[in-house]
Amino acid sequence: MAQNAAQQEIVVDRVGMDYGGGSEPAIREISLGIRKGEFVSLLGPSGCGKTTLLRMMADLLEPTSGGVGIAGGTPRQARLTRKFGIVFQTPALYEWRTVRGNVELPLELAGMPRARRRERAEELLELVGLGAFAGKRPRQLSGGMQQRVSIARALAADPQILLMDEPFSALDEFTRERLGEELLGLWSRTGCTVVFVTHSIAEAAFLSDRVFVLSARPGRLSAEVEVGLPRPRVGSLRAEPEFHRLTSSIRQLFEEAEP
Ligand SMILES: Nc1ncnc2c1ncn2[C@@H]1O[C@H](COP(=O)(O)OP(=O)(O)OP(=O)(O)O)[C@@H](O)[C@H]1O
Repeated sequence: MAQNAAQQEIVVDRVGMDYGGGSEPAIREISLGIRKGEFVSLLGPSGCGKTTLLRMMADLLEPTSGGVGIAGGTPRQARLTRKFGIVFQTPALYEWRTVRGNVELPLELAGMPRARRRERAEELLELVGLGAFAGKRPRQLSGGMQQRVSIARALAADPQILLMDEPFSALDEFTRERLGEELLGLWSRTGCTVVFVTHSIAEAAFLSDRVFVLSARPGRLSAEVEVGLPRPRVGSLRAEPEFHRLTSSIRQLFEEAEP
């Protein structure tokens, strides 16, 4: 790999994943490195292995070949030491707990005393703009608000890495764009490394420092795009010619990668 391994927060080294059953492997020989504090997207069409790759980083799945290093250790070590938080496509909140109780849960499991975890949960809910909803039940919130709760929960243990699997794909476009902008604010305040899975070219371009473009069947890394757009990024950027140039060039990469 070109960059010094010591600067890398996440290293994916010749990773392959074969789920068996005689079909093509889901992923073949993917290698990539993600720097500390970077915001990267894994972008590709449905079925190209984005979730598979993210699950390997999160210690939810073992590659059948190659290896993944995260925060200087294995995914297992990173999980046990709470180096990363994870946000899924659907919020997966517990209905029997209040919004605050959901955010507190990982802190409770980590043994944090009640008063401190309550204070931390409220601070996080303020950070995602939901301070006034702490005592509500998840179902009393809109889909976008619920996803903000799951982001607050993922940030509860102050992870240095945030793994996000299509976190906004179930939301309407307007909410999705607004949450993207909020996420950038959170990212710049926390300084964490973000790995964001999406199949939206515009979303990947708007949010990321770098976009890893994956192609389908079997999933391979087909391109790596450095996003040079200035930060902070605000909604009006989406109307700028430079943004359109970037999304068109990413789209072209997909067309070139078509078998
Ligand atoms: N548990 C499993 N058993 C067998 N095959 C699987 C399993 N999980 C995923 N696959 C297959 O592996 C490939 C990659 O799946 P994956 O979910 O990682 O893709 P993805 O890019 O995240 O797709 P999407 O955008 O639709 O979520 C697909 O062909 C999928 O059918």
